Amino acid sequence: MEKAEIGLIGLAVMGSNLALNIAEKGNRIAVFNRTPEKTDTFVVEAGALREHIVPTKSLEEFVAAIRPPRPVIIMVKAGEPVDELIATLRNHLSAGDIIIDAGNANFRDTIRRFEGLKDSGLTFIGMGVSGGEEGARHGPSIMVGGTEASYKRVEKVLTSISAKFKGEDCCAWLGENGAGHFVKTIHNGIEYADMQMIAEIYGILRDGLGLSAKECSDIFGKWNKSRLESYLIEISAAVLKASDPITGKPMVDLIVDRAGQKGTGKWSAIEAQNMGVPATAIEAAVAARSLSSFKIQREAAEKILGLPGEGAIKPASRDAFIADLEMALLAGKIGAYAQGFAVMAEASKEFGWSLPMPDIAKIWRAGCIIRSQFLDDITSAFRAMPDASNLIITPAFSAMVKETDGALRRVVAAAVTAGLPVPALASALGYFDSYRRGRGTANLIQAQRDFFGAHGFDRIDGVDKHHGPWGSGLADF
Ligand SMILES: NC(=O)C1=CN([C@@H]2O[C@H](COP(=O)(O)OP(=O)(O)OC[C@H]3O[C@@H](n4cnc5c(N)ncnc54)[C@H](OP(=O)(O)O)[C@@H]3O)[C@@H](O)[C@H]2O)C=CC1
Ligand SMILES: O=C(CO)[C@H](O)[C@H](O)COP(=O)(O)O
Repeated sequence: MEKAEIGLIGLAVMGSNLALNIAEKGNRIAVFNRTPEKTDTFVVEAGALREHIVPTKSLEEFVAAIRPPRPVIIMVKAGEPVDELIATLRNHLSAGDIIIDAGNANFRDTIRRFEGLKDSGLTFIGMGVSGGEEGARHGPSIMVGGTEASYKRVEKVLTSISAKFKGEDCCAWLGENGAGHFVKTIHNGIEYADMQMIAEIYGILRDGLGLSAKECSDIFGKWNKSRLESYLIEISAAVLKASDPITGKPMVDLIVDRAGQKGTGKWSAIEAQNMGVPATAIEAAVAARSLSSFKIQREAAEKILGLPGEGAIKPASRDAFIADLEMALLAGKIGAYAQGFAVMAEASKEFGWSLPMPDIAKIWRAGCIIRSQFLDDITSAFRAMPDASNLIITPAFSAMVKETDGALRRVVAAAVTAGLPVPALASALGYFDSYRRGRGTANLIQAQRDFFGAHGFDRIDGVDKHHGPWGSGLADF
């Protein structure tokens, strides 16, 4: 039988769709899944693409079905299953073969796996894939980390299956070892912030203005034709419009307000904190998901404390306020993306990756969950000012901040007065306000630290005296 050009292990949502995408582009692919019945189902559902697929029922059969040197994509549950699979594959693969982990791995695990395989003759690629089920099937955004030489060997097949934006591939090699998975992690961190801010605006529309799900859907649908045009706004409009087939009620009104999370948002926040780079909108979004899971505590607290603030928002002009909401969401989005890119810039230095910022924005323009027209603007902004210390000081984005931050301020103020939680939007505003203020208030923190711990401080006049005249200090109080 003719050998396959590539292999894929893990035929759940992502793996099966990626395998069909690979097959559809004319590549012969061998597939394997731990539970063999799923392989049978997959082959039946593959329809006409079956002729490009080689189903296998053991790892021996799988490896033998691929032409050496073998590229093997693993798309299984992230974490221990990946380590177990690599350990088993080592016994079956030969020198020159490439293991490509395409799941949502923690980039620190990817670096460890990359190092662990260094002397084995095998090559390891950590590859971030975004776009969910539909993206995997018809064109995901692909973020590759590993040696550039190993990428060259799989570039053709990866670019053939990736999404396209105005004819350009949404697939790129981003750097050594964990670079691809790091960038995918930050993609997801931004995704969390984007989703949280949309949910906060939905909360203002629903609870502040008393709009129905259908009315909210119409507003998001309209915004999807403006500068907010994006996949996440589009699906928000779609889900707000859908009715439950059982009750006929808006589907969204019947869903428990408890958000799941698998780890990538949290890892983004942890890595940002580790490097001392503020990613407040991402952190707020992760915390908001965690708080959402305290459903029982929240219901009990509402009974004890009651709902805060004025409840309803009664703007002088409803249309003007909704226009403010649109601009506030754009401003918040700028804050979240600026933070995500700042985290990647610092990680690039810390891990020696040389992450290409314009290229990252470029491969996120289509295929992935945060895809949007907005990312094309980011690509242009970084191309025009490659050494920008922050997205918001580039000419295009500083103009956008000045244009939109007034609306963000009015919206946050209205939400706070009404007692509606807007942690991510408020954190983006706080970020802008802190980042643009040359003289902040950390002088007092430095004085406090020196008072209680003799930590010292720098003086603005450069005088060489680095401790305050605190003495015994508290006598007069
Ligand atoms: N779902 C999504 O939208 C996205 C997911 N991802 C990432 O892609 C990867 C795959 O995701 P998804 O398709 O949702 O599937 P899951 O994360 O639900 O993983 C299920 C797959 O992993 C296999 N598996 C689990 N444990 C083992 C093991 N110990 N050894 C071998 N195989 C094992 C399962 O095999 P079996 O059938 O035998 O149980 C099945 O094929 C994950 O890392 C995920 O985070 C990335 C982007 C988007
Ligand atoms: O990677 C993805 C999208 O880009 C996956 O859908 C991931 O599961 C999203 O993260 P979470 O489940 O934590 O919301």
